[in-house]
Amino acid sequence: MDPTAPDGCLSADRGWRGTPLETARLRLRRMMPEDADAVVRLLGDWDVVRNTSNIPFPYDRRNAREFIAKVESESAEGRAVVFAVEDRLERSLAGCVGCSFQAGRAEIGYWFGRAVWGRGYASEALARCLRLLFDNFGIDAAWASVLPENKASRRVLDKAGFVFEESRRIDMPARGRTADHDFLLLDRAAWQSRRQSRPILLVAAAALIDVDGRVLLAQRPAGKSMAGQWEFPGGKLQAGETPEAALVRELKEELGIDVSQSCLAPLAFASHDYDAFHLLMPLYACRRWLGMPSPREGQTLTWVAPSRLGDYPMPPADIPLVAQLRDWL
Ligand SMILES: Nc1nc2c([nH]c(=O)n2[C@@H]2O[C@H](COP(=O)(O)OP(=O)(O)OP(=O)(O)O)[C@@H](O)[C@H]2O)c(=O)[nH]1
Repeated sequence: MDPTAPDGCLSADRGWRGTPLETARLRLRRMMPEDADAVVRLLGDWDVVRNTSNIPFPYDRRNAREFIAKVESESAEGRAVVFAVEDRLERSLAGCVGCSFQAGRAEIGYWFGRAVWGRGYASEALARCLRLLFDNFGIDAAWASVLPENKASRRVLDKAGFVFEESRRIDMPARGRTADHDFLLLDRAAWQSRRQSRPILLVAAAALIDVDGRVLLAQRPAGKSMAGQWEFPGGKLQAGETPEAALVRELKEELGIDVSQSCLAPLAFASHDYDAFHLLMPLYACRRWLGMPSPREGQTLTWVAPSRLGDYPMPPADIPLVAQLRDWL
């Protein structure tokens, strides 16, 4: 399978064949032997491992190599699926999320390096992992256990829709003790009802094309969701607005240009699942406008030749659009 295929194409698939899964900020990919040093760096931190049952401490390169080899063999045998989670912009390992399978149920586990705590990465990665497990692996339920004092991890599970089932004392071999754990469950019905309550977000975007055939990209400013990624200018439709009217308004607000008299040619659309919402975004091509595009909302602007569009990290929804735009130009 093409490892760069947009993850939307997985929907007809069964299981997971290794195509990286893209979320708003993260990439979930295969764990590789080359990750060993990063794994040692992240797990050589007592605060990261102290609430886990099976991760040794101190943690060395041999531990990491054994862990990665175990992940590889269990995945190959269909007993587990484990993702290395990296930041899409930084391209560095942030943590790990995955599960082992037992009788139609998945036991979830995850850990994240201290540097990314508080960013919501565990929730974002877990939501994408759960979608794969329910949609592509057809599991009946997912469950997880957590120490009652591990409030941060409990919040991640609560946010994902898990509910408390029971408290049970279990062995923590790597800690040399037993401890009461809370067991939480997310079954298929609960998962489906959460999925069905997600909104569809309508956004209109424009590929502004200059006389040299270059396309305008805007970099999302710090403080916004997906900060640092490059996108097509545009924005959400307001109540009662058409996509074209929204685009005229947004391009005026964001770039100070007037496209009210311009040809806005429908070019392509993105239909992408962001877990919290489903994005539906028509992309219009526009070659003429009044005024000079200038950043009015703290963005950085750049004109990019079609052949270089792939050099700019863009939201996952845009990846198929870039390919289409490149072919079209
Ligand atoms: N304008 C634009 N939005 C995009 C693109 N790709 C993509 O996923 N989006 C998403 O579509 C939504 C655009 O809405 P917006 O521009 O009005 O939102 P915003 O950034 O002001 O607010 P936000 O912080 O809620 O995302 C965002 O969630 C954005 O991440 C794109 O190429 N252009």
